[in-house]
Amino acid sequence: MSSLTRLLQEKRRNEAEAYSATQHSPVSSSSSAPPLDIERQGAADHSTASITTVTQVDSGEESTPSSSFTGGHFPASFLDANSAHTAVLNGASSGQRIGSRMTPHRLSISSTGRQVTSLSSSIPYSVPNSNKESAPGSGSNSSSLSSSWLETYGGVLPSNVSAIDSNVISSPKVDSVEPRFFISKQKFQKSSNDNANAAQAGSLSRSNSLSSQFGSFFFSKGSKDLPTSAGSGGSGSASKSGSPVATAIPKPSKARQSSIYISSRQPSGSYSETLSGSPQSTAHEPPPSQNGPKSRHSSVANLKSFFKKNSSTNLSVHTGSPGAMPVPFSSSTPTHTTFTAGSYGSGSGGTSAGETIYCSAPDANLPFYKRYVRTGEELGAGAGGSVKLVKRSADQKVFAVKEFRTKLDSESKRDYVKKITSEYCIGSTLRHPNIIETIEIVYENNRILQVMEYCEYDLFAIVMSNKMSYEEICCCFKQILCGVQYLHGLGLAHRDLKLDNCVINSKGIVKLIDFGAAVVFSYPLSKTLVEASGIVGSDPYLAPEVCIFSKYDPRPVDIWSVAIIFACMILKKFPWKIPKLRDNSFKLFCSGRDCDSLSALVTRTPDPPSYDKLVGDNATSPKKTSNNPADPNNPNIGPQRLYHSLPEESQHIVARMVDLAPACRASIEEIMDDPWVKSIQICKMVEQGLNFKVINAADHKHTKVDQSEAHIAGLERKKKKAAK
Ligand SMILES: Nc1ncnc2c1ncn2[C@@H]1O[C@H](COP(=O)(O)OP(=O)(O)OP(=O)(O)O)[C@@H](O)[C@H]1O
Repeated sequence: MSSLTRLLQEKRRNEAEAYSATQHSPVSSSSSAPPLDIERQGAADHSTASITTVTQVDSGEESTPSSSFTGGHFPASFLDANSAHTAVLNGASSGQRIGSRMTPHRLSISSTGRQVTSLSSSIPYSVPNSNKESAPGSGSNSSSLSSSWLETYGGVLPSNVSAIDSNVISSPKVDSVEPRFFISKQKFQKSSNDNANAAQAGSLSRSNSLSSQFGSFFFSKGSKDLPTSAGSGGSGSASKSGSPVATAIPKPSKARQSSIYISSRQPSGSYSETLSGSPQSTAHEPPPSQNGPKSRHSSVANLKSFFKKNSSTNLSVHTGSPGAMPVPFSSSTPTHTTFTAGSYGSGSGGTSAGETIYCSAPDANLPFYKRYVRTGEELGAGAGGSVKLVKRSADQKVFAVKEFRTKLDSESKRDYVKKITSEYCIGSTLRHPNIIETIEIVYENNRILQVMEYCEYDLFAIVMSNKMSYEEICCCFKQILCGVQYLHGLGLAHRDLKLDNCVINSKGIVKLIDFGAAVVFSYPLSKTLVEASGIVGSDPYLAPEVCIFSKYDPRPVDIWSVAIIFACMILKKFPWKIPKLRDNSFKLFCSGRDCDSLSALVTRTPDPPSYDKLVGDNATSPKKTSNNPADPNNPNIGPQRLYHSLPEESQHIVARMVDLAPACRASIEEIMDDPWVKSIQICKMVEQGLNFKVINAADHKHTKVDQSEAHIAGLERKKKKAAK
């Protein structure tokens, strides 16, 4: 670690002490704030007192109207502002009411084309150890990972990043958006692609992953028939190496070289994945001898071991090789390919032929359309594809089938395949009642289809029915937490948790869906945190650090999103549109904390143990660990702006879940240990022999809505009809 980093840490320690000292002295919001660039808000609807608020100067946009937390009323025209899957760029935000499906982001490159700093590198003890790696595929340069941002930038911050201790906050502007998952972002790719092509050689150096195997599988054989939106999109259209999706795709033990990537590979021994023009691209590149083994470990061996670990408990049976990774064989050009996973009693034993990877369905060698019949209308469509209802001919069982959208012209094959394999590998590997089960994945007639268990309702639709009881909300909240606990326990983070990505079956079991943005943050036998990168997720559910730092621990990001989901279920509103200071609601939430810099709030580290704590004095105020507001009685300013509108028993833990500082945010284990969370009765699936049985909680029943409005697509259809 360089002396500069040590200095920085020392400085932070001093700041922590100073901060701690201020907590013990009477707080005057006006005196605590530096005189310059501090906006005093005395608006009638905010506060009667003069409160220090955090300011932002980056945006010329108007502040969004403050959202009300008092009403909690159900908006009549909840889909009015619906802008589902519309790209939101340069910080423009979408609607604020829950009815407005919020915009997911996938981007990681700053306007200058430089990677901004890693959050964890700014926080000395937020990660398991100092050995931080960028998630494979994130495209970041490992040389930058263990250095602080000041170190990285030699004291000169990029224009879109504010200094940690600045009085004036400038949220990062991100002009260059990678449109991997968003059809509507296509237009933004054109210019960035040109730059990306130059960096492609570096960006594709980790092609020895399962995604490349699938890439080869999907593309190298029937490459004339690539499922592209406009035909082409050859290997030359690789995305930037700063690819935001850092999903670790499992690496088969006998990896076959992917022909489409071979030409792009770096010379052996080089593991750099740098973005052309990035500050790390050359200057900080350690010689291969230094970082090679580490990178190799992260990109290949760890991927292998990650899924190996899980295979013992989770992987379903590979044909002839229990627990082995599914390896796509590619002896001939397939027109029909099936990857089939076992299921909670949904599949039965059998063998497969041709390109089947592993199989539990007896008729998997038949074409998809002979085995399944489409029934009903579309369940939903998103950035990743459209989801339809099908019936399995063999037993009339209903499933949801996601047909992945075609590859965008502007999108690299690598990124496209990564998205699909990510969903497939995760979906087919994980086994938990609160995670959607993938039954099989089929490649047929240039379509990629993922067959999943079907859940009758979207949680979004149930929430919008406004019929949920408090106990029911708590049950859903805890079930989501159980799913997250399982994921985090495995070293995976979802990164796009939102109401839309939770479905619920008729028995009241909530399932997480859409693993297209998931990442591995920890590999078996390694204590190293693999940071995630990129602004990935949906605006109102995004944790603030995601918008500030290019690299971050993805676990607290999930925690933040679950807290927002809980708030949405209770309030029927989003607390804010986007966690940026130009959003007035978010700004008020950040305000009144004796600190005028969002960066400083986000990079705060846990307070050192105080004497009071050591002697077990419970009189120590919980304020110190939860972004203490200057005036805790003012419900409009500070963190209580959010949690005062929530049930009292939930306030403590929700406040910890929306701690602006990820290093201080409650972990999933801490949340599960919270007395209130522990006391929540949930509906659960328990194993009974080979099957699962649902045991419903006694204190509530789950809301059911008409199937015509049980899914987002149905709600949208209804809205359209009403508008006619
Ligand atoms: N297993 C399922 N059972 C029932 N409905 C489902 C299922 N999977 C998906 N859906 C419906 O389809 C919608 C879209 O699914 P999904 O989120 O996987 O697609 P996506 O294209 O990746 O969306 P996004 O834009 O959020 O990334 C969901 O919001 C839900 O309404």
